[in-house]
Amino acid sequence: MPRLAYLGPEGTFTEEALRLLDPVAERLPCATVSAALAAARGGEADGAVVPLENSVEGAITTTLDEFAWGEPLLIDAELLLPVRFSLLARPGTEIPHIKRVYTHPAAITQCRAFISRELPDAVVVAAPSTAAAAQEVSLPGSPYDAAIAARIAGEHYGLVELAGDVGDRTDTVTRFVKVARPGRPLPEPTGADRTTLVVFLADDHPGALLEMLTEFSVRGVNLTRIESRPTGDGIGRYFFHFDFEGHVADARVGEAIAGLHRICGEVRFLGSYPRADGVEPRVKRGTTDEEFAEAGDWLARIRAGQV
Ligand SMILES: O=C(O)C(=O)C[C@]1(C(=O)O)C=C[C@@H](O)C=C1
Repeated sequence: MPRLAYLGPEGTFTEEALRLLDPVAERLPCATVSAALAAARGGEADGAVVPLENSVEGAITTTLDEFAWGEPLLIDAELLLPVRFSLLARPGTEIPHIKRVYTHPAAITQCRAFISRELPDAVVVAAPSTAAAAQEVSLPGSPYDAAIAARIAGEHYGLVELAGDVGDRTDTVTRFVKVARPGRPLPEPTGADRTTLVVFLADDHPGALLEMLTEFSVRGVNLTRIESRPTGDGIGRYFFHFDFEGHVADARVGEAIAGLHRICGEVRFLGSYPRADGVEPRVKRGTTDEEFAEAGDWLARIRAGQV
């Protein structure tokens, strides 16, 4: 049975994602995303489940940065989880008496309208996770009056739901990924796959980003996410995160990645894995595996003088 680290404690959205990704795994709750990834890197766990992006808030930057630095990890699965937030408090608490709210920063952003409408005078404090907030609020003598977390976290920590669906939108989705140390075979191509890369530039020059994008464009590879993140080496120094359709076993994807490897400083491959939404790529004319193979054969023939 694999042991998977995750952002805990019990009752986080990440735990829900882990249970859906691997219902039989042993679960190792960690205090932060970084700690969960360190457990996977160090061998304390066989892998980890972490949030990567949210449909309202965008990228989870801690995860992006962790994937770019330190010991490499490979994504082998992803999951899209609808996230619904509740306002939770100790029994007997009433909304007008709430002065201090505790929750994860992602939840603060996603519940902004509710907080300013219903809790205009409350101080909202950032917690390590939504479930950590619920756990803290459940303690007698807690300095917080309420938490914003998943309803299930409230049930787990004995809180009552004062308001449900307090997110600004009811269709918010967080994308989670499962990662493991490299060394195992990649997931087989399914025809509806995604690949993730981190790319560092060799040097800063006009058109550097365009050159990278061209490697994808000319091979008909459709990007699904692009993000720039600071390298930390000074203002204006960035590296790039890419998600795109297809599997590294696909000729067009392999050729695009090899092209980036030729022109960039460093390309870190973060995995090819089945897409959670099952969407298959629209393959442009001239970019199927057969067409790449046929073009390779043709080139070999002309190189052999068989014109
Ligand atoms: O705090 C949690 O419950 C988490 O699993 C973290 C997290 C996040 O980092 O985005 C996951 C989903 C929600 O978007 C809010 C918080």
